[in-house]
Amino acid sequence: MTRAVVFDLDGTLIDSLPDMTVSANTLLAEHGLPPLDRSQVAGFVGFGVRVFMNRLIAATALKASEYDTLLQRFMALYVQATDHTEVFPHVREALDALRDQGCVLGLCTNKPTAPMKAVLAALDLAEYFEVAVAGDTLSVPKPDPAPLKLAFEKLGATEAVYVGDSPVDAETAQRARVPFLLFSEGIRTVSLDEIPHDKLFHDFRTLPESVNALFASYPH
Ligand SMILES: O=C(O)COP(=O)(O)O
Ligand SMILES: [Mg+2]
Repeated sequence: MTRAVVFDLDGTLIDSLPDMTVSANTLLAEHGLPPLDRSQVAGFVGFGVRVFMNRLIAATALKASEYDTLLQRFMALYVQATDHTEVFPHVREALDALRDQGCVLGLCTNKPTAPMKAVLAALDLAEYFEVAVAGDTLSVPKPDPAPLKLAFEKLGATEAVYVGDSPVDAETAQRARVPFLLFSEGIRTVSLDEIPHDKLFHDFRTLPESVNALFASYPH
């Protein structure tokens, strides 16, 4: 039996919206454009960096015809933007407790590999995860279920739970047919009751117990 818990990254384990906002605003400033606030940038997050850039262009006077150059510059900024990112409270103790309970841990994020690795290193989180599937690991990102299925397959999971913060994560879990735990304090632009979930949690101190309860109800 291998109990695997896979986590989304942005808005689930780390509060990265401030750094995404800084990166977007630096790009805008370089084009002589005014900054956006965090709540606007929150609406660009979830489907990976290509959709992020499309939405940023649509919301500002950045030019769609310069998409490739803009994306390249944004990625250069994004990969260095870790100073304003924090691990959510009690995440480390929850990860430690889950490992002590015998779970194997993985990541499935739509963040591209380079900024994912940079932020995991900056926050000293990488060692927790045996597998990390990023937004560019496969040709399709979430909500396609393939990245999440790959994470569980690599972990050799016989029992699985996905933990995330967004409608994209909920849809991915549903399509991969795994239970979904929804974190309420993440990067969200819709209300919690619009996001299908098996269990909602607000505080990482309660996560190990919720994961246990879900596994206990797992069909054997
Ligand atoms: O980069 C994004 O758009 C979202 O990243 P996440 O999947 O870790 O929430
Ligand atoms: Mg997220």
